[in-house]
Amino acid sequence: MRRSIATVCISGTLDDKLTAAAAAGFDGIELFENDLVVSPWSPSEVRSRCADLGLSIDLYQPFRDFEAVGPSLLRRNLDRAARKFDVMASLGVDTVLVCSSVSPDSVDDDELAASQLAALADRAGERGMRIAYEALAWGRHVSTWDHSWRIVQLADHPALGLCLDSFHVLSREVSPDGIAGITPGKIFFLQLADAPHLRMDVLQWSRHHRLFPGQGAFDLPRFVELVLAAGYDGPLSLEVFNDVFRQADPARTAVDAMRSLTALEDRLGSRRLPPAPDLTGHAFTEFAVDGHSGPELRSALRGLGFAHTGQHRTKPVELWEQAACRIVLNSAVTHPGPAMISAFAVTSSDPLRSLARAEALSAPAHPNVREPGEAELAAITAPDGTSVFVTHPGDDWRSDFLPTGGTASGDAGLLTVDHLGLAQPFDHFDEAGLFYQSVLGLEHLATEEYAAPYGLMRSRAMSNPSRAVRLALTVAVLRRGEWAPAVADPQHVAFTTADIVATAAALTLPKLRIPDNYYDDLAARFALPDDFITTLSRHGILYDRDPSGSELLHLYTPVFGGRVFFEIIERRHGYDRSGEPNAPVRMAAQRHRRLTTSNHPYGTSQAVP
Ligand SMILES: O=C(O)c1ccc(O)c(O)c1
Ligand SMILES: [Mg+2]
Repeated sequence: MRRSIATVCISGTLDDKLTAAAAAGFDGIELFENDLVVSPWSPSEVRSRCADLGLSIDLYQPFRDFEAVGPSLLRRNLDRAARKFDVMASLGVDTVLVCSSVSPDSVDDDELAASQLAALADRAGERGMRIAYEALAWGRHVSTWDHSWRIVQLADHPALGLCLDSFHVLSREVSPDGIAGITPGKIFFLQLADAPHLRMDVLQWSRHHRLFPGQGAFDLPRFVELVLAAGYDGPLSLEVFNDVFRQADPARTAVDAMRSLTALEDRLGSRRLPPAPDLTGHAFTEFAVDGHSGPELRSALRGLGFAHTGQHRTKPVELWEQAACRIVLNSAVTHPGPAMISAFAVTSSDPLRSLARAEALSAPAHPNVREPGEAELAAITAPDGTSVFVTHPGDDWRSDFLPTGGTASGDAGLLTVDHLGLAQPFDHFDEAGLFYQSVLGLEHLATEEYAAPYGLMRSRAMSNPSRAVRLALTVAVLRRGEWAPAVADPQHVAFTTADIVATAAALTLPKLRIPDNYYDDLAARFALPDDFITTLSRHGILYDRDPSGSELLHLYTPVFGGRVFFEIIERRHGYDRSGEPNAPVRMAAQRHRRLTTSNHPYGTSQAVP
């Protein structure tokens, strides 16, 4: 199907927007009137610029507050429309979006609305143009798709059809099912936007919180299927009003937008991507370290029962292992600073197919920095710059490391990597969610918010179907204020254990002090026996239970190297969440420890918490 994007989705001047849309591979645009009004280009210049870029102008929009008015206002509105038809003729666009009136001058009279829209369609039809009528969710008298369809049927004019916008349809309680029964040919245009479920004024929700398909909570594949069932064969066009995208790099937003449509079409089966292969686990997680953070992380890993088992043949890179948990410390960093997760590797049943899928979703390939004789690892670059390697379980990437002969001093019982906690830059959180889910074939498990000591946090948990690869993306819901500690939120690796109490007893690490108040509250909330609470408290273990009775026992380490920490997890009876209720306790405890521990190489202001 053809793919279009409304200019309102992207930041910048009209030139920036068109250039970005074309570079990302869109076939066409919806031209937002404001973008034309503020542009120094005449309509015919816009037309030729679009033609040069290979973009069609599929829709001119919006034309507001037209229908169901008194005779003199109707005359005025028809004059206004005639001027716009002139502009459209110069632009070479034949369809205009007329959104349902929000004006107090309009009356609640479907017959009147229909006859006036028919009069408008007459004038449009004479010029070879069409009217696509869209019910705004906050329209004064017409605010649902079925109401707009009744009016279009009443008008019964060949130059009048519907514009369906997934936001306006799915934000309202009216079922979309009947869309499949709309007369073929009467849906003139389809606009797509996703959004999180929010209980708020629908206009504010629409103007600030729309997202690209796959980033929010709407069932867009089903919605598009209904529209296609009604015979729609026009473009899939994105119309996303979003405060962050309005400020972001246009080229980048356009790629994100294109990825969302490609992934949607993949779900619909109208565009075949290489299917995401099964993922079988985490192969390794790499931290970039410098002269300060390296020693801290080494001692933390020793305290967790890891052993330094391998030394890279050519680079200052160390492999640390315990059972199937593998951490790589990379000292070849170009920018000294706090430690960070610079790369991670997952195992795939078909790494080349994973890579082909990533490429089809415009995921940038990682530059190959392989030395002669080194194992080849396929990699892509995530939105925040993290390298994501995809390897075959049998791949011998370990042969790049010469054995050190090192063995762990004590076994803490860590088994596998449960998940990675990847703090995201504010501007790229939604982009990253879609990236990881579509590229790696992960499903969205839950998005939760919690109040942390330095602000509200949002966390998005995702996993492959077998739960072998889990990621949790986190972000502060607002950009950080000046008072909150600067720099980024910490990232973490969570390891599984079959017996967290035994693991906790075996650790030789500084512990986080979890307040007694937490355990008092826990006992009250879950009616837990005293001796169990005492055991948890002795080891600083946190607890959660879901409504089905599944339990999570987990503990956190302090922050090491300025920005990273570890978590140890025991999931009981299939607990499938991430223990978000305990995140604020963890953050406060880590902050407390940082403030009360002197001689920290990065000082107290470097990282949250
Ligand atoms: O928010 C608006 O006014 C507006 C305008 C045009 C649209 O297509 C739309 O969905 C919303
Ligand atoms: Mg719309």
